Amino acid sequence: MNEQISQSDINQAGHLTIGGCDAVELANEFGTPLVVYDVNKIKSQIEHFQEVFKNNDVDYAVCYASKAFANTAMYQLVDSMNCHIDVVSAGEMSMALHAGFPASKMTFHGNNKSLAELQMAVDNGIGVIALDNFHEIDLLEQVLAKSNAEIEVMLRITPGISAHTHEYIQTGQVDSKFGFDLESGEAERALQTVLKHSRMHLIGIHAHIGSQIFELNGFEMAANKLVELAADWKQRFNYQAKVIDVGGGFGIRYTDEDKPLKPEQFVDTIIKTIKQASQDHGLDTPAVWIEPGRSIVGPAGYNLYTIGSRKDVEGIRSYVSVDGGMGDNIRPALYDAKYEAVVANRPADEIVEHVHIAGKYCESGDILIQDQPLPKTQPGDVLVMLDTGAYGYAMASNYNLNPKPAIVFVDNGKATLVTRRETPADLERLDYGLDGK
Ligand SMILES: Cc1ncc(COP(=O)(O)O)c(C=O)c1O
Ligand SMILES: N[C@@H](CCCC[NH3+])C(=O)O
Repeated sequence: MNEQISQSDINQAGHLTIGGCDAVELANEFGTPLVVYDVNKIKSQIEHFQEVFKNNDVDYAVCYASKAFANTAMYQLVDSMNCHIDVVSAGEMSMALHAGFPASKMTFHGNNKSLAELQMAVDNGIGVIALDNFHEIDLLEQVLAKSNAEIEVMLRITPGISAHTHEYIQTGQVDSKFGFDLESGEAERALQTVLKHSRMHLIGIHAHIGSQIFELNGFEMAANKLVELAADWKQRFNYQAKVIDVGGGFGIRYTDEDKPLKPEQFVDTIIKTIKQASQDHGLDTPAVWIEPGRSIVGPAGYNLYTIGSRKDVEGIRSYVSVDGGMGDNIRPALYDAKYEAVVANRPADEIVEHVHIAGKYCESGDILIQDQPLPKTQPGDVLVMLDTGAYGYAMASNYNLNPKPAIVFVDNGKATLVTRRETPADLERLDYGLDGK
């Protein structure tokens, strides 16, 4: 049996349960492909982060990076847990506002925020803008002057740390599209520029070194660099950073090859590093902000599919196809990301073969899992892919005009449809046809 599943996850019918709900019944009731989140797992990870801050007696904010997974229910859930959020587009800002999430607890990120997005942020009283480049500082100044408004900002620094992760998800190294470079003096120029703008109130410094990181030392280096920078800026410019934001990036287990620390262990080390370094430099300990995305929603998410056709390529391999694929989870095709799966209606059956789990999209590269150990399966079985909660639905597309799946939140045996399945009519709603409007 898959090591992520225990006997207590299997009910009397012999089916896998998710958050106390029978996975086969979820598939029958809501259809497949289906995205399921276990609400308790989301809540408990947030609580673990919050506890570690309280134990270290430091001011803090847990800002959920909503790019990892956003819908109205998720924004409401993280609001009920007293989180802040990180938003990166007008779309995320708008949905969060629509969900009733307080604007004051949003941080707006991005390397190319538009004038319209900045105007929207100012009009809605977004809490903090994470400034990324000089062009954006100019745009924001225009917006603030026109609206006669003021806003809190942070400076996003590129600390020159190359974290061990997939090249596409590294962000803190010098050669990155994000943030003000530290070594070249760009960050210092940004500080001087922002300090001259009386409508911008600089609350602190931010760095995000990448995603799906397993080693502590990258975070320690980043935390130390940010405090050193704060101390330097205090001494030379009499600027006191109130917040140090170390971003997110805490790695999670997808397969048994991954052996991450608990996400809160990363945070414990970060806090202790910041406290110690602040003391060493004679600074007051700043508030510590984190922006976890993957570690909050990844392990809480499950993609459910129905098994359909099978192709046996004699002497080479077998392909077992499911009714979703790269449209609802692009990560295997994009990053060569690895996942594990179990068959919901026979989770404890003996493993008899290793097969490729193929999606239904018109691409040879649409393989969700390579060499997945499986029991004997048949069409109609329900396959559950584990740990799909981060950057799965969030990166979904309508390739091949396949509608996006429905999303269900399960909570102690209760299943709630929180996002309905797209329909072909949804896909046609933007089109005017050849005659135009
Ligand atoms: C600025 C920023 N904060 C937070 C995150 C969330 O990262 P993760 O989902 O790895 O925790 C990202 C994405 O990598 C990011 O770019
Ligand atoms: N989308 C990526 C991570 C990028 C994180 C956002 N900056 C993933 O699936 O792993």
